[in-house]
Amino acid sequence: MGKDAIPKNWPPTVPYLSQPSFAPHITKTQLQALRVCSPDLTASIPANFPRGPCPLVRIILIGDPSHPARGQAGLFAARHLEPGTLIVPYYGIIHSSLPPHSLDHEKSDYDLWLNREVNIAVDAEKAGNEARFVNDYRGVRERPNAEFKLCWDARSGQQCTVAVAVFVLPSGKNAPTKAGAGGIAKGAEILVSYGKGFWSKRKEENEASVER
Ligand SMILES: C[S@@+](CC[C@H](N)C(=O)[O-])C[C@H]1O[C@@H](n2cnc3c(N)ncnc32)[C@H](O)[C@@H]1O
Repeated sequence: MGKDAIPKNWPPTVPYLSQPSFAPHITKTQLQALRVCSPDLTASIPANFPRGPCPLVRIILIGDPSHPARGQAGLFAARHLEPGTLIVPYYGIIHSSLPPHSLDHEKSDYDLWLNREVNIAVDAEKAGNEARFVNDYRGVRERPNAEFKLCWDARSGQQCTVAVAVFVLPSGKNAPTKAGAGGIAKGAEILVSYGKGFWSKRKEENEASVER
């Protein structure tokens, strides 16, 4: 698929990105910080990794009544994904996450930290790619089967965030069937942990809206 193609089930109102986009307020210092390949980046996107729709995943609308995100979409494996597979980079708008810009930017559900030292996050709410559809594992399966990792993107020479398949222990219907099998089975939903902080903040917001 060419880099201008759009994945199936992509929402028509959200621009699809095949690389990160930068908010105009990003400073030179922040851009320079992103161009440092620091030793704590434990994954990397190789120079030949294709841009555009990712053949490893499918965006699927969730109809299962027992799924806590029913009626929304999720990201599913289009083929078996071995543990350690770099699944899909997380693209969105790279922005300053703390003051002075936080005044005009509410942190959204699609916001991931990119570099805490210089307060940069990537937000896929208004524009992004398939990775914005990764749901949290809570209420779906026992544990996550993927994680977001900071990485080095050799194509652009800057830091990026990627979804990576993690080793999955046997559990439920996605249990590996063969010795040595693991990763994410074809057709299974790709699920990460958003962290307890995400859900406690969500609970507080819900309680506040009930009190109003
Ligand atoms: C980054 S989006 C994930 C994609 C989202 N399902 C969609 O269709 O746009 C995060 C939102 O997905 C929903 N979500 C993700 N994981 C969930 C879970 N385990 N239980 C309930 N809702 C979930 C919540 O509404 C959350 O605010």
